[in-house]
Amino acid sequence: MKQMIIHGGKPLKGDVWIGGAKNSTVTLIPASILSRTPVTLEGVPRIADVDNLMDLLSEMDVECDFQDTTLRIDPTRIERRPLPAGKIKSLRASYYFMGALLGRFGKAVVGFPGGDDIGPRPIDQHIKGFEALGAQVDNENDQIIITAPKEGLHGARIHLAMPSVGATNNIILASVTAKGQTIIENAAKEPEIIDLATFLNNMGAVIRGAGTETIRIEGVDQLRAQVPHTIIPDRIEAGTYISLAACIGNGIRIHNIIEEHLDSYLAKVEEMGVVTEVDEDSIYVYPAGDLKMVQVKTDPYPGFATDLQQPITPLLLTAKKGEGVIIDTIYPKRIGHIAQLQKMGGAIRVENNIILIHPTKALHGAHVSAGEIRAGACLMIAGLMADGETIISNAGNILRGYDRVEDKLRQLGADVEIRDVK
Ligand SMILES: CC(=O)N[C@H]1[C@@H](OP(=O)(O)OP(=O)(O)OC[C@H]2O[C@@H](n3ccc(=O)[nH]c3=O)[C@H](O)[C@@H]2O)O[C@H](CO)[C@@H](O)[C@@H]1O
Ligand SMILES: C=C(OP(=O)(O)O)C(=O)O
Repeated sequence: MKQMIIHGGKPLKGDVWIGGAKNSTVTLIPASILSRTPVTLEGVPRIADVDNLMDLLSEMDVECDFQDTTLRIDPTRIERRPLPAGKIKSLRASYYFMGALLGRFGKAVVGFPGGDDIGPRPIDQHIKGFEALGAQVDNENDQIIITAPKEGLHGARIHLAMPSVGATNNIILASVTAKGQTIIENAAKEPEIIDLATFLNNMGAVIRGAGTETIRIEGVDQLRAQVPHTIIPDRIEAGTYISLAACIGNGIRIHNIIEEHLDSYLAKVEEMGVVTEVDEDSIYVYPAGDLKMVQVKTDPYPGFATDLQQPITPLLLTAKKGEGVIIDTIYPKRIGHIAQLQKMGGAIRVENNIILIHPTKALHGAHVSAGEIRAGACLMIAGLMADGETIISNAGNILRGYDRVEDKLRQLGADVEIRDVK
């Protein structure tokens, strides 16, 4: 198990560079097996999810070479093998092997995915999509077995019950090589979906409308990667550092951002009174003055991201008066961090899945646990603000999605260390 040890209360200052988006990367790696030629991904973050996906690829004889931030994936000698358990359980995005294997081989045998403990995460819309394309989906011994008909998958019109990121991407992966046209209605509009479409279109796919609620895919015979693909910056990592900078920063510039991807987040941070200055691809966060409480409601993109509700929570604790409210409409049970913040002296509680926040003069160090990635990010910021020592157990959850986090925090002046413990 990993622990993050923080000696807090030190003002942080300087520059930080955001890595490639976790939620793009974890889609693009499984998507790479659709290519008949080697794939090059650039701007790949150093995160545990990438290591686990590379292990899954190696189980299918797909070679990977990861140097600096460039990941080369050679799927030319791929063998279709079942992916029943093990690493599949270590991350959510392993479900993208369902769509990618189905698209490449017409058959996928994949264990139920793991991922964060943030309440129920059904995959009924993914399965509905595969079935609409003509596949048979069976569920045996905690595995999903998806089989295309003999004549291959066919295009279909699929209306999603909710704009699911995973279902939208999985249907794209399965349908790019299906016969005919697929239309996804009520599709998710996240920037990471546009990134997947760009990646696949550059390999010869025909996908239009990514980033809107209707995506049209014309099936093609084969995909062949020709050019390297640079992954978009991680808007959730950026939002986390913006919150950290406003909580405890003495002037921090955050590089490699796309401002438009942060619109609803920046609007909320600015509503609180945080002063920022945005350049072409960076944002400077001034030391914060007196901040106002706000209400936050998470929504699908372009709304306020559920993955940023925990990272913004410590900032609300710094407001001088009033009551802050956070409602997570995507994952109402994403509240595991509250009890941990209470241990650190946070004036925060939950009533009927609504998070209520009151001004907190000071946090103090404590032994807390990161139940999931963004809870970990929230506790990391709280630990940097707190007086004394904070020990965050299960810090491996932070490393799932925060690129070289120990180095980045140290470069800003933080006293932080990640240790392996028994
Ligand atoms: C790897 C990745 O990209 N993960 C992101 C992705 O997760 P993920 O793709 O799993 O999330 P979805 O967009 O699918 O989920 C959105 C909502 O739809 C529900 N739902 C989803 C699918 C389905 O078949 N049935 C169903 O009921 C979910 O329970 C949830 O309430 O989007 C989430 C919501 O922005 C983010 O928190 C995750 O960081
Ligand atoms: C919930 C998240 O990730 P995943 O879907 O990979 O579990 C997240 O990144 O906040």
